[in-house]
Amino acid sequence: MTLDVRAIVPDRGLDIAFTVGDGETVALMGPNGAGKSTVLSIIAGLIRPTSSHVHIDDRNLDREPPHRRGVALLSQDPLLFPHLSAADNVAFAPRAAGNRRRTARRIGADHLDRLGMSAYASRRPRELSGGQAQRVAIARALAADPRVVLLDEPFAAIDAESRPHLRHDLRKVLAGRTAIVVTHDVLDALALATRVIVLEAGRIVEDGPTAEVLGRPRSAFAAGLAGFNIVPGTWTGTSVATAAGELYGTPTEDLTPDSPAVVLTRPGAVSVFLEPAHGSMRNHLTGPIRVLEPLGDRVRVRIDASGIPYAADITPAAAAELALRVGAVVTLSVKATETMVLAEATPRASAPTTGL
Ligand SMILES: Nc1ncnc2c1ncn2[C@@H]1O[C@H](COP(=O)(O)OP(=O)(O)OP(=O)(O)O)[C@@H](O)[C@H]1O
Repeated sequence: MTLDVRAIVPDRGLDIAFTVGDGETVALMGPNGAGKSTVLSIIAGLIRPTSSHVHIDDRNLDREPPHRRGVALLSQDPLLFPHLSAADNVAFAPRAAGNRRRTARRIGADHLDRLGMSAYASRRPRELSGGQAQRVAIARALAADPRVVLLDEPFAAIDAESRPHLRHDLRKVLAGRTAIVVTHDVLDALALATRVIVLEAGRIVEDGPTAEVLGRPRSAFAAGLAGFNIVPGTWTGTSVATAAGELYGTPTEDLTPDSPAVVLTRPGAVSVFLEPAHGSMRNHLTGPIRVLEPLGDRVRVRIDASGIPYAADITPAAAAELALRVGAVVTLSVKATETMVLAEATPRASAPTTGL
């Protein structure tokens, strides 16, 4: 399903237009108050803007009530029915859609299973952890067989340990679905979305492939958000093959050889050397310094390593001692243990963006 959205809400300062291609997952990012939740509410039909145009394929949804839109909106609060078991919560959607009780239960059980929740089917929401309840809520949203899935910070209330696993499962169940996920987390965007739209003060300021927007941000928000070194490549089974050479790191989840992956490092973990550095269990990237910029009590050293931008944050004393200057060729080095490897949502051609 292709989702086409144009909306103007003057009292919220919102004026946007974008298209999400069939089967594409887009991450919607931006500072607090930028209008992300408002955009989801417009698509779900919870807000009627002054001027709007929400289409799924050729169907105009502007006059459709929320329950007839085929849009599932999932917020950070699972909002499960407290008196129903997990199984009944999930079976509710197919039952409401007119399926017989037995069919609805079968569809529900299948979705619970995909989210790894079969063992908890008979539990009430209060007997589930936050992460488990969110899994049930995702299963319930998908059991309605929505044409478009909207997720508003789905991991915000989930503890850090449960996140990678849930993210992994969410990527699986979103595969091939048309979806928008609002998130403040770079890892969520990289794992779930092939494309990022950045909203600032109600306007779209960036729209492009995830690794490009987060790795080479143009907007101040994306630059501040990212802060990470992000290098796209292919997981070989032991390392990631990138344009800047082979990079080693710790996979955050099971990765399939030959699948797209991204290598992430905090610039604070990266050291600068004047000579090509060697050493096992470290990643080395060599190239000319493009930018030297003060950043609080640090100096950010940005190099171009075979077309890949890479940065290190070092102390002003270290920068002075190395006599760094723009144009000088240096090697940035980081321990493999300080490097994360994440599966990347399979890149595909971005849908054309309308009305920009
Ligand atoms: N119920 C409301 N009535 C009127 N204005 C609202 C309402 N909710 C939000 N707004 C305003 O609309 C603008 C966009 O808010 P919105 O909640 O969509 O932003 P957001 O990007 O989702 O922010 P956050 O990251 O904080 O959730 C803000 O200026 C906000 O103050």
